[in-house]
Amino acid sequence: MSPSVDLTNVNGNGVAIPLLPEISRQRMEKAGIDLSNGYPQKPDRHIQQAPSGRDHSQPYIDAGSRADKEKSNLLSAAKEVIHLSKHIGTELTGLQLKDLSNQQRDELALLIAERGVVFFRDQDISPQQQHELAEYYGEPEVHPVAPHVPGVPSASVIWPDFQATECEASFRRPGGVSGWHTDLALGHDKRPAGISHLHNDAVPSIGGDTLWSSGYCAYEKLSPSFRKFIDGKKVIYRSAVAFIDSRNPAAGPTHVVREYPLVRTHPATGWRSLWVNRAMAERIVGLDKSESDLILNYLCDLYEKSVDIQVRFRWTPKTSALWDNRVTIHVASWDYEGSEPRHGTRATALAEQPYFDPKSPTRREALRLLGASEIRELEEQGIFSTS
Ligand SMILES: O=C(O)CCC(=O)C(=O)O
Ligand SMILES: [Fe+2]
Repeated sequence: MSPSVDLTNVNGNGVAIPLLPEISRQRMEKAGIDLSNGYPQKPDRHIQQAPSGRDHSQPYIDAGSRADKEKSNLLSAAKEVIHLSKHIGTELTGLQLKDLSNQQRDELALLIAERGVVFFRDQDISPQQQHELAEYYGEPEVHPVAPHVPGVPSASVIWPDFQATECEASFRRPGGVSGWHTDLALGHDKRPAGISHLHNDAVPSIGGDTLWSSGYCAYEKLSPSFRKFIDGKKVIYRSAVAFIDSRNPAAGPTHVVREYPLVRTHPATGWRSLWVNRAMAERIVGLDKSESDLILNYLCDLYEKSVDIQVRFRWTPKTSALWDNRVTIHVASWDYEGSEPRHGTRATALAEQPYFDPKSPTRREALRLLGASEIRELEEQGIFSTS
């Protein structure tokens, strides 16, 4: 171990924990976060409880479904609206997230639902304000495993340098968030993640980009016959973490198993999206394992490898990205191993119980982006009518 390593900053395995970047420390201090007992704070494994114990008596109403479809309060207040690729990703300039009115927040939720991910650079936002926005958009998720900002359990700390002290980052074998995924709260929630908001205060001057892919478009890449085959199918998910059920603690830690739709309808846009997650999807219900593996693998490949339905974002310090986990997957590029630090905080709002509405259109159908031959193909299959 190098003599310059501060011994108070060594984890249980004797690995040096990196120092919080200065820009991040200043942000935490400005927000009144108590750093005196260390940073970040680890969740207490012993008090994990089965999420099935959550109160789901309140219906979920998506903020985007309340929005004015033109989104003029938000868009006219922005200095620029920059679409970063044709199908996914928009950057708004000249706005501070913390100052948005409720009307603008609703319109932002709709814009995120339509464009998949929306970016805001040069943000002055505290972890508490991230919590507050997540609360506006749903139920702020308290992650069962990820460390969080001291005193703000819903502000997960996304700090790969720190996480690497426990699970070494590898260029050849990237792990964790450097595999495509949605923020599913590890696959256990009855009402999984809607909008996630990652604020990266510190980023390397090069590297550490994040990519998102559009589930609306991945679905639309399938032939109409294949769409019919997967519509309405359910997928079994098993939680990555074992939980102690507060109603039956004697049973000990158990994994939560849930069925989610393979194609889901977004409540605000009403559009269909492929919804699959290689990390956590176990099996398509009703198919043999070998059939299910083949199809899940194909769908994930299509979603992960189609560059024309993706956006790759180059961060600058103090940038916020807000994405919709219902209609996108994302991946972080772990190409800055051992270089400058990257640190951020993420708040995620849990949304509705996923559903599939067989009457919902695809994005291209709704926006009338279809070419003549595609319309003919869909009409022949009885899926789409121009009349
Ligand atoms: O670090 C990133 O760019 C993405 C991390 C991530 O997957 C997340 O915050 O959900
Ligand atoms: Fe993520």
